[in-house]
Amino acid sequence: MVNMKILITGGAGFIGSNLADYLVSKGYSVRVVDDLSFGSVDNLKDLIQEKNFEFIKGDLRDPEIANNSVKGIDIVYHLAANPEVRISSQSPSSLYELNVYLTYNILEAMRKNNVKVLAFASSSTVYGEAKKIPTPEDYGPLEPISVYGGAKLASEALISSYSHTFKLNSVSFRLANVIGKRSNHGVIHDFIEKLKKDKTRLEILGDGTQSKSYIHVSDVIEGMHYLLNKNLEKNIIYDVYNIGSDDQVTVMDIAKIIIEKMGLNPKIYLTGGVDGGRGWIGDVKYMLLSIEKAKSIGWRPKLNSYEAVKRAVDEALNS
Ligand SMILES: O=c1ccn([C@@H]2O[C@H](COP(=O)(O)OP(=O)(O)O[C@H]3O[C@H](CO)[C@H](O)[C@H](O)[C@H]3O)[C@@H](O)[C@H]2O)c(=O)[nH]1
Repeated sequence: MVNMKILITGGAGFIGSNLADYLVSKGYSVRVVDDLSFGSVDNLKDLIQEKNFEFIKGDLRDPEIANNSVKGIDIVYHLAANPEVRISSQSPSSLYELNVYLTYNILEAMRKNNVKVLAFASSSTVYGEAKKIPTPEDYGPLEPISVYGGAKLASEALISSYSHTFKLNSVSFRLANVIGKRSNHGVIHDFIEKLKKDKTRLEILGDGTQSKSYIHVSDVIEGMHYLLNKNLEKNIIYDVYNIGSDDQVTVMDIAKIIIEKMGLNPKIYLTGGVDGGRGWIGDVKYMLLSIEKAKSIGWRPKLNSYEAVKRAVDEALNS
């Protein structure tokens, strides 16, 4: 397996660059394609000299870039996307272009170049406000409440259909809130930046009770790699796994952890948010994924949500 050549779309981003480090350290040849709109070459600085590593700067909305990126590749990890749920009500077109159309371009390039294996970074947001908690992979009907979640679900549908039609082996990974080294967005990043600007106050969007499952990026990349390989051993055409942890933390808990680690004593302001205390339109207030399916195959996260948040806060403060 190690002589396989792997493409990571969005590989200069937060999850992608951590995955690139991991796969290169395991001896794989890795190619990254990224337009650097959300990612950064700085995230690849440990890899750029490696002979098994290659970086292409390019926008995958261009079919020619997609085509050149997949040439000679055995496995594609498709992570390139706009990661912001919160822009759903302002920029649906960006989410369509970057999170749906771009997936189509990758699938077309794979079909034309006979590339047969795809792992996709999908999201917990495909479930919308699930009535079953913890939410298993076979929960339905799927009713996303953000355009971001809708776009991820549309990509999953394209991947399933291409996999069956053109005989690919693919897996969609529905990720809980991923945090850790190199994350440049999301609640931890936002709170730390706000407190660096003004130590005396912290504004929390929403009512602070938003409760979600958080997972450290190191657990995510190990999980995706492990589960994809298990599925390949069984030649499964298309499959879906949740990747998360077994507990949840609230936004208020996260604020308290950050405040304590920064040694501050700010006044906390709750904006109240929108639509019953959400941070923004389409913010799912309560999310916990069932990870029993992945556990039954032999994967489980090393860190729970609390441990992951604490580690991610340390990493952000020391970066
Ligand atoms: O200043 C802030 C920023 C965030 N929040 C709250 O913190 C929670 C988490 O927000 P993030 O922006 O960290 O993350 P999201 O839940 O919106 O989305 C994240 O997790 C999803 C999967 O669960 C997707 O994969 C997505 O790409 C990823 O950013 C939300 O409830 C939000 O309301 C605040 O209260 N104040």
